[in-house]
Amino acid sequence: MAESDSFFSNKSAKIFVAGHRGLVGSAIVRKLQSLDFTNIVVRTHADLDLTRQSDVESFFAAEKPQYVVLAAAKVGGIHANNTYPADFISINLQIQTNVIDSSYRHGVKKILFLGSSCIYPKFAPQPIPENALLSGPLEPTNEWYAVAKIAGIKMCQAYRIQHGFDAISAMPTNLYGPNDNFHPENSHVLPALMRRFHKAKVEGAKEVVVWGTGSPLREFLHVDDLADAVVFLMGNYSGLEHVNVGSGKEVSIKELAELVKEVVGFQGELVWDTSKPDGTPRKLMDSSMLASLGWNAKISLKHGLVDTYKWYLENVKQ
Ligand SMILES: NC(=O)C1=CN([C@@H]2O[C@H](COP(=O)(O)OP(=O)(O)OC[C@H]3O[C@@H](n4cnc5c(N)ncnc54)[C@H](OP(=O)(O)O)[C@@H]3O)[C@@H](O)[C@H]2O)C=CC1
Ligand SMILES: C[C@H]1O[C@H](OP(=O)(O)OP(=O)(O)OC[C@H]2O[C@@H](n3cnc4c(=O)[nH]c(N)nc43)[C@H](O)[C@@H]2O)[C@@H](O)[C@@H](O)C1=O
Repeated sequence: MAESDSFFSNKSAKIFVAGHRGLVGSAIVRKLQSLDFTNIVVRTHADLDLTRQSDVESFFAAEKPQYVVLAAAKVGGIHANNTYPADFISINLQIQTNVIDSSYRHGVKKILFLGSSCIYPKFAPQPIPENALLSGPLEPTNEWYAVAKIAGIKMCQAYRIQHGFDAISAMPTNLYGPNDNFHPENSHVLPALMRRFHKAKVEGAKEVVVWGTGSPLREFLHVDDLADAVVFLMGNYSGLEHVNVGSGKEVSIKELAELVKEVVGFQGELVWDTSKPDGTPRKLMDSSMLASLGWNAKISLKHGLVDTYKWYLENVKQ
């Protein structure tokens, strides 16, 4: 635990947050800044393409970060995952292989790799414990992304076993919050519905189309809670096992749609497009391992939705 303790004790340690303009990376930077960390290193995608192995090597050789949080990835909702399988498997394998390997080679003290709850089998036991990994077939709409993320977990474990490298993995449930991707097709359900309900309200539309049957169950976590958990793990966990990060609360997509509708203030009807895939029927994580370490989520879905809609109105071009 001594090395982990030093994460919080040295606020001038150099920390590379990869993917700092995304939903997760931006929240992690905000969290680190709020804790007075002063030496956060970032690069935009345009400045450093993490799929380019020699560029990543040169960056680590020049910057020599002491800690790395890997929040850069090819990310998207059910439609994007299903439509661009080659991108989701190849870009993610490249980014994580380059960053994890360069971190080890250039003396990084600790790295945290971010996976996702989609690593688990489609019909995993609920709530899903960490040891459900590789116990059954994956959900077909996101198996390419899941295989890349599983390889990331295994790479962290392999480097810890062979080299004693302090590489840990966190598996968040479905996230939302400021700096989310609000693309109409490629985003996740929550930002997609927020945008669609808002547009319908502004245009006075009578109906909003929602994908699938509405019956799938999902667990949502505000990204500020996730960032808090990531920083907590950097300071308090150095184990082989990946760690689930969830809120412990699940809602059906129908309940979520009703809640987003209420927060946005749309008055019309919901229409279900059942030609669109439902994906995994249920995906509730068992986050008791993280709870036993001393961390729990704090932000309720209702509060988080109100906060995110406020951010959307102030920051996203309507
Ligand atoms: N969003 C969610 O619901 C969940 C996310 N996660 C995990 O959290 C992590 C972050 O996701 P999230 O913040 O949502 O994703 P975002 O798409 O919001 O952010 C990803 C970031 O990675 C950057 N990036 C992508 N490709 C490259 C590249 N080749 N080189 C350099 N930078 C690159 C992007 O930059 P640019 O936009 O310029 O390409 C962007 O800043 C991922 O590992 C994801 O699997 C896990 C569970 C749920
Ligand atoms: C985080 C996680 O995210 C993805 O998995 P997912 O949980 O299925 O995520 P999703 O947010 O896209 O959908 C959730 C549910 O919602 C329904 N749904 C309704 N209406 C819209 C809609 O308008 N857009 C979207 N995207 N979904 C909609 C949709 O049909 C589905 O039933 C994976 O990429 C996976 O790789 C991953 O890690």
